[in-house]
Formats: sequence, structure tokens, C-alpha cells
Amino acid sequence: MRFPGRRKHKHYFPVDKKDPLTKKLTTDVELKHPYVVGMDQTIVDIEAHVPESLLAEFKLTKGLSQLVPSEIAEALYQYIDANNLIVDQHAGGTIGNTMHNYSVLADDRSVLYGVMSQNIKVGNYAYQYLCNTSSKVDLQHLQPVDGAIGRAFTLITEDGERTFAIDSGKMNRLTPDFIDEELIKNSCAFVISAYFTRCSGEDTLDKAALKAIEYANKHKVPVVLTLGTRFMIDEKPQWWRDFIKQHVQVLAMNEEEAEALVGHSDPLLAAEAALDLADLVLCTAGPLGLYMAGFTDETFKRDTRYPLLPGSIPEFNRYEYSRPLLKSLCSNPIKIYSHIAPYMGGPDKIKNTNGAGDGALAAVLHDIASNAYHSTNVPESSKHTVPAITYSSLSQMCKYANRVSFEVLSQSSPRLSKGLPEREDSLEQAYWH
Ligand SMILES: Nc1ncnc2c1ncn2[C@@H]1O[C@H](COP(=O)(O)OP(=O)(O)O)[C@@H](O)[C@H]1O
Ligand SMILES: Nc1nc2c(ncn2[C@@H]2O[C@H](COP(=O)(O)O)[C@@H](O)[C@H]2O)c(=O)[nH]1
Repeated sequence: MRFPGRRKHKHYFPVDKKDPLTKKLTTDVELKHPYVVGMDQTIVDIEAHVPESLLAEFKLTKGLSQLVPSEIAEALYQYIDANNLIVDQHAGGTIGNTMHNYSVLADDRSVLYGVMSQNIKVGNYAYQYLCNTSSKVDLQHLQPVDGAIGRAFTLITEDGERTFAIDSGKMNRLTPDFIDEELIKNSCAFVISAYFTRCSGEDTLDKAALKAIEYANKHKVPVVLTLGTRFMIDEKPQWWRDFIKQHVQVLAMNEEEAEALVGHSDPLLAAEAALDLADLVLCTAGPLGLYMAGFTDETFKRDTRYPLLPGSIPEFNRYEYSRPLLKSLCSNPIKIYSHIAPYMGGPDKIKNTNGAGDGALAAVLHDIASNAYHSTNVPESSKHTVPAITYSSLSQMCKYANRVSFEVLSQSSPRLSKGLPEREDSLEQAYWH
């Protein structure tokens, strides 16, 4: 496990168990590695740069992810192929991306639940998916299906906005009997997107997801939900509020999804309202950067050393140096918030914003897993007198999440091709120095 950024040495690994002469860990110290489990629709992104008129022609709403019947998908494919509009094809899926990015950042194992075509040919979509996924993502738990995985036509318009037209294939056929209770029980987080509810006919992914969530809740493994796309939440906001309140501890969303969920267009107010539903909230807000909100106990709160910020909640960042806890573990819970503007103002040119939010979530997961790693291997550390969900403070996580989003935007692709540097070239600008 690579740690999220530079950290104080006193918290590093069992220094007291090192050989005093060689300064190496003695051989009988075997560090235990936590893993996160994600569940997703297995999807390949077919990225094409298109004029806005194409969206209207295919009745697609800009900025959203929408299912299309297979004959429309085929017509769309023929059109973008014939007009040479396809710029790339790569593995996608919101949780597939998140698991990949997590494994790249942490340099450690994650497990992906989903389906995979049982007949794979060199070059087909299933093959591309496997080739584009980090070797640290454990794909042994993909269920074989007779048919194609999903395709996401990722249509990038001139303003860099991405619109998805999804051709489902067999991506929703993961069955509940395939879910291993022990695998979920021993994980440090279970991660899912709201897309699991987009099932119909013979689809079983929704039932598989509910089974996995039931196991996670039973064994007190944090459930991390990302909201996917706005109009799914618009369709039944009360259902989602109830679902989150009952099953979810960590909630990730962008400002549009947040508005659909809790009715506030201001991301800070939306994050605050979402604390009625979940324990820890990440709300990304495009060019405005991102917000995090959570709980800490009155006894553990830590004042920020940054200037106090105005906003819809005045001086909202006062306790951003605190590490977040589950609300149920606080005797006197107080709400804590943090915000960060885009890293270095954002890349000079953003060709597309595909996957920026997934990148931020992967960073938060990395921090959660680092905490599990450290507390399992160094339980006596002073760090763990506070039963926090994360290794870092809210402020530090915002920096890290934001930095990862910047990397995704800079490389114009949702899956990181490499981890972040241990140290940034410019230490002045390095957030974690
Ligand atoms: N136009 C932009 N300029 C600068 N940074 C951006 C821009 N769009 C996104 N980002 C960065 O990427 C993060 C996630 O982006 P966002 O668009 O909110 O996520 P999503 O992909 O889920 O909609 C933001 O918090 C910000 O750090
Ligand atoms: N599992 C699903 N993933 C989907 C769907 N529609 C789009 N996507 C994936 O989202 C990422 C980009 O995410 P964002 O951060 O830009 O929102 C992309 O790689 C798509 O594959 C879906 O219906 N299900």
C-alpha cells in the first residue's frame, strides 16, 4: 500500500518492530493489506467528438448518461464510425474506473464484481476492457455471461462536456448467488454507483447489489455510493434519500446530482443536507472545485490553520483539520466541512471532463483504505485513539481528491495511466507537503 502523499514519520509503519541495526522490518512482520470491493456494469467507453446537432438527432440529453435501445446504439455506432469521429475506445464504467484508479494510486488490490463475456476474442470489447484494467484490480470475481459487455458511447461536444448513450448488452446480468459474503465481510469498503438500479427484464444486477449491500451492512463494512447521473436521482429522490439513510455511509456526487437529491443548488448547502443521510459526503462542483462534509466529535475537533471562509455556512471550514467519524461513534457530533478550488486553477485546456468525479472518489477510497491498513498493522498508534473513517483530515482529503481529478482532466481519460508523484516538482504547489 502506497500512502496518500507525504506523512509524518511518527505514524509510519511498525518502526518499533524494525531491526535496530539494519533498520529493516524483521521478517516475521507481515503487513496485512486491506482491499476494497466494487460492483459495476462492465462497460467499454467509445469516445467520439461530435457536433451538438448529433445529440438532438439521436434524442440524447446533453451531459447525462442514458440507456438507448440496441438498434439506436448500432445506428449511432455506424454514424460515428463512418464519419471518423471515434477518437478512442477504452475500459469505462464509473466503478470500474474508480477501482482501477484506486489500485493505481494505492498500488494495491481492489476487487471488481460484474460480468465478463465468456467468449473473448483479441480486439473485442471484453478484450479491450481486460487490457485496460490495472493488474492490481482482481477480476477473478467477474461472472461469465454469454454475450457482449456494455458500450458507453461517450460523446464529447465542443465545450468538453460528455454525454453517454449506453448500449447495455449483458452488463446487468450479475446474479445474487455469485456474491461471496466472506469477500465483502473482509473488505474495508464496498463501492457501488446508483446505476445498479437501471435494470429491466431479465436483469439481475439490482438484486446482486442489494445482496452485497446487505452483507456490507451486516458486517459494518462502509458502503460507498456514487450517484452516477442526475436524472436517475430526479426520477425518485425520496427513494434515494431513504436508501442512503438506511444503507450508505459515504456518499459521492456532483453538484447536479446533489441538487436532485436534496434540493440545494449550492454545493455546500447540499453537502450539509446530505449529512442527514450519510456520514461522509464528497460533492464535486466542476470549475468550483469540490467540497467534503462529515462529522467529528466535539473532543476530537481540530481548528484549521487556513483563513476562515465565508459562504452559505459562514466560516464553514473552521474544523477542516479534523478527521471524520461515523456519526454513531460521536458522543457530541459536530459537522465539519472543507472546500478546495481546482488544483492550479485546472489544466490549461480541458478536452473532456470524463471521469473527473470518479478520480476524486478513488482518492477518498485510498485514504479510507490507508486508515484500515494502518490501524490493522499498527493498532497501538496514537492515530487510532480517534476511531476515524479516514487516515487524513477533511482538508487533506480535499487536496488529494482535487489533485487526482486534475490528473484525470490533464490526461483526458478517466483511467489514470500512472500514480501520482511521491513529491511534486514544485514543492510550493504540492498540497501534501
Ligand atoms: N472546468 C473545470 N476546471 C477546473 N477543474 C475542473 C473542471 N471540471 C472539473 N474539475 C475538477 O474535477 C473535479 C470533478 O469534476 P466534476 O465535473 O464535478 O465531476 P463529475 O465528473 O462527477 O461531474 C472538480 O472537483 C474539479 O477539481
Ligand atoms: N456503470 C455505469 N457507468 C457509466 C454509465 N454511464 C456512464 N458511465 C461511466 O461513467 C464514466 C465517467 O464518469 P463521470 O465521472 O464523467 O460521470 C465513464 O467511463 C462511463 O463509462 C452507466 O450507465 N453505468
